[in-house]
Amino acid sequence: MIKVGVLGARGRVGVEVCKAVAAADDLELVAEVDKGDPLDALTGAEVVVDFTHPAIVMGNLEWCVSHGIHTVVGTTGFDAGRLETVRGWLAANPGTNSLIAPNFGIAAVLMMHFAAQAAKHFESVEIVELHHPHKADAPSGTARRTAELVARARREAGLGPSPDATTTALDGARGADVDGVHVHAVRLAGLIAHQEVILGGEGETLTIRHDTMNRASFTPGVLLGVRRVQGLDGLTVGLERLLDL
Ligand SMILES: NC(=O)C1=CN([C@@H]2O[C@H](COP(=O)(O)OP(=O)(O)OC[C@H]3O[C@@H](n4cnc5c(N)ncnc54)[C@H](OP(=O)(O)O)[C@@H]3O)[C@@H](O)[C@H]2O)C=CC1
Ligand SMILES: O=C(O)C1=N[C@H](C(=O)O)C[C@H](O)C1
Repeated sequence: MIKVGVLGARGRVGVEVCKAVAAADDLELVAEVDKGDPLDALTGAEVVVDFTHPAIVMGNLEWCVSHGIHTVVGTTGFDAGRLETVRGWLAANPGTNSLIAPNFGIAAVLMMHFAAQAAKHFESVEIVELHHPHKADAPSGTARRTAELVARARREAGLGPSPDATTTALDGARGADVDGVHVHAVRLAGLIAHQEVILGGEGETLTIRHDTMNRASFTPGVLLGVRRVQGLDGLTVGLERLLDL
């Protein structure tokens, strides 16, 4: 049995993670921690899952790593600087590992993978992500990661920037520039989490779309991470490393 603690346990995703952990025969839910609860409640956990908020996840991670607890992190807001900081904490606590993934949905991971594969074949690419209006960060962690993977694939293929003759625009009209890829963020009641990667070339376009229908969809990926994190080495970014992609 792996002893699992959940941070953000009363949140939209945390509730689903708690249910999935409690239902798994090989996992034991030993702590459900949310805002206002002491982190000490996590002391008995071997693995902690974090779905909280970009503003507080770093403090949670530092506490877990310094207590030798492996972490599976879905909370977004990680840039290169934050990842480097986490690497430093893990290096100071050998044998403690962390899996940080902007999306634990298997289909979402495949969407990112297919987008990176397609990127080298098209002159143009832009990303549109669409989420519920309670989301704190824009663009989404998934969109940022997709843009980075697409940009790397384009660089490796020797492609330059996507063509764009815009010389005058309202602020934000062309979206955010992530590694040279334009990313547009929609926030709309009724949505959960969705993304389109639109690729264009001579006379044709390809749209790769992913839709999240409910938040239980994240739990198979989270449980995979919980089961595998102890066997990883330091920091792993992205669930794709566990999916043989
Ligand atoms: N990687 C992935 O697959 C996915 C990632 N996410 C990301 O996960 C994060 C959480 O998303 P979501 O569940 O929708 O958000 P919610 O706001 O529904 O849940 C976050 C929970 O964390 C609680 N919280 C706030 N501060 C603390 C604290 N200091 N200690 C413990 N708990 C705290 C919140 O309490 P309160 O509401 O009182 O502030 C809330 O209950 C976001 O960054 C989101 O982008 C979401 C879906 C999938
Ligand atoms: O906040 C959300 O809801 C989600 N956040 C993650 C992100 O920022 O990519 C994953 C998914 O899109 C849902």
